[in-house]
Amino acid sequence: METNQNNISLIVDGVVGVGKSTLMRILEEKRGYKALPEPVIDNPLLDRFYEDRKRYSFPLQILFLNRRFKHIKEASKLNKVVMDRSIYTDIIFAKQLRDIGDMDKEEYDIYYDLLHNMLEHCEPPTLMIYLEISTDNAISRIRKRGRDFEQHVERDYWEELNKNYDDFFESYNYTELLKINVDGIDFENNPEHQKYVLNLIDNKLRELGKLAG
Ligand SMILES: Nc1ncnc2c1ncn2[C@@H]1O[C@H](COP(=O)(O)OP(=O)(O)O)[C@@H](O)[C@H]1O
Ligand SMILES: Nc1ncnc2c1ncn2[C@H]1C[C@H](O)[C@@H](COP(=O)(O)O)O1
Repeated sequence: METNQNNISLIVDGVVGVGKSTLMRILEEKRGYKALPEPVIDNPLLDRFYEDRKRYSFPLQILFLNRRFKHIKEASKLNKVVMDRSIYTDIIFAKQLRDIGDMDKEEYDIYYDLLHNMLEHCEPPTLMIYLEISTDNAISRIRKRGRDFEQHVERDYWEELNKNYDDFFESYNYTELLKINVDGIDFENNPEHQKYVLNLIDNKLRELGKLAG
């Protein structure tokens, strides 16, 4: 695979509603990163998945996996890039869907093998930024954003997803990791809060020798 040794590639990750897309746009505007957004609007299965998780869990994982693989390949060729989620964390969803019985064990095993086969061909990004949040705050941001298909999802699903995200990042080691708790941090509207988050990211990149000064 063609790679670029001098690039900075960031992933912003975290539970649904935490503010990934918002932070990605801020990094694009304030720091000049090229944004690779998560495909939600043009996703032909997402609303059907929320209507019937048993039927659509497996095809949705395959669809996301394929798109994330494309993104990570594209990112490895760019100089300054930020991704909204990535190939590394879809497994949190897949495992949860298997555990609650929405995906068969056999389907999960196929997904798992395919994912690990693909991961062997991925250039690990510079830094994973994990945004942590309480489930209550995530749910209120999901409501505020107002995507129809997310409004009727049971609270337990978000609660479990948030817990599974936290557990996953306890032992995450694919790339360098920066955790930022964003409860009460309004980096969207409050300039001081925005500065605080951008400083944390800049400082981590300095520590990794990716930024001067
Ligand atoms: N730090 C923040 N504080 C308060 N609201 C926020 C913050 N970041 C994002 N939001 C709002 O929360 C909602 C979800 O944000 P979004 O960036 O779409 O989340 P994600 O991409 O993680 O699902 C949006 O309505 C957005 O305007
Ligand atoms: N791998 C996934 N499995 C199920 N659902 C997923 C997966 N990746 C994203 N999603 C859903 C969750 C949200 O409804 C949208 C977009 O996520 P967001 O955190 O708002 O960017 O897709």
